[in-house]
Amino acid sequence: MTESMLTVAGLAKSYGTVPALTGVDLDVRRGTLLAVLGPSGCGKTTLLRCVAGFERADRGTVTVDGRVLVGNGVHVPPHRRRVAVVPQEGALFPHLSVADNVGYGLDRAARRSGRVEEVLDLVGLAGYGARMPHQLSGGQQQRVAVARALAPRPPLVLLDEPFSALDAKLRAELRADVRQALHADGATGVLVTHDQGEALSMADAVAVMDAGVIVQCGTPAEVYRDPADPWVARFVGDAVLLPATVDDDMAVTPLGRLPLRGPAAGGTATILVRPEQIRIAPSGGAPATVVRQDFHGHDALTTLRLDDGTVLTARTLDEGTGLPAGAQVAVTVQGQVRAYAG
Ligand SMILES: Nc1ncnc2c1ncn2[C@@H]1O[C@H](COP(=O)(O)OP(=O)(O)OP(=O)(O)O)[C@@H](O)[C@H]1O
Repeated sequence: MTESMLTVAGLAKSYGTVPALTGVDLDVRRGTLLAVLGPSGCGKTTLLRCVAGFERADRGTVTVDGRVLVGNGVHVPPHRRRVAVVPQEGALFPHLSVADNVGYGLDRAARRSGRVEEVLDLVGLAGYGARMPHQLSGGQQQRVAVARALAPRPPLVLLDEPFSALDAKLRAELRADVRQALHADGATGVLVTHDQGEALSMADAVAVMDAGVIVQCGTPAEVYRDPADPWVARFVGDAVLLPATVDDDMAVTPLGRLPLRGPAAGGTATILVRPEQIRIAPSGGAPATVVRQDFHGHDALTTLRLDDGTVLTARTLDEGTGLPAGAQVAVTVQGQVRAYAG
């Protein structure tokens, strides 16, 4: 048994003259959830559809659980792939009960084995089997769709922006519950999303995609703390990018000399600081003026202007909130920063 459940190599797909995938490589380990994160139009859905078999790739290979599904003249049709898909919404059969929806892909023996109840329990819907889909909320319907995907124990579950139709609070709740359900069932999944929070909070690994290729793949912490380039840095979170000069293992910046994370070539560079690394104090740092403060309840974002005109944003919890525009403060940076050449 290999460690990889899904391997995608050199996958390319164009629609006429529009290249959607230009050489995608991916590896998803057994029992883990990988999020494919990218902006609208980068090719996420096309990638998912090629893995599911709804779309024919122009070249490249797709292997699931050691079985070649695409490549070398092979194109296994979708219904023979044993790859389950949880779509955005509207996936349930409206005339079937919850239990019948979940048991749809199971043979009689599996249905009798209690698997339907088991997966309903996993997604937090124990006892809902007799309900009809129209008697469920949108969030509950998506839970049923996940249960139905898990029921036949497929080698791979594909989730296509499964929470995009739900409101923010429900979405957060579902993310946590679905993540737990997949883990508890030992499932291997690929989640397609354009939502950074969703990818970072749910997945074991995040593949950041842009213009038809994977630009970085790593743990959520790696892609957030150590993004491959400034574009990834900005895409996966709020980023303060500052000009700097690299001198040994330090960056000389408008905020003073800052320790670098990892090796960097000497000379001019751009450094990445996350807003939560920036501390505001009455004195004892680079002098700055408060431009404005946006209060978000759990934290506040403070826009600051340094004396040299550089504008940056600090994320503060309690301390540092309630600062009026024009206030004179001092700014320091906590921890290491990442440098990019040029
Ligand atoms: N059936 C199609 N015919 C022609 N072009 C298409 C087709 N489907 C997708 N495309 C194009 O391929 C590229 C990738 O599209 P895709 O839907 O895979 O991106 P996406 O990352 O899933 O975007 P979104 O997040 O908006 O759904 C885009 O430029 C898109 O316009």
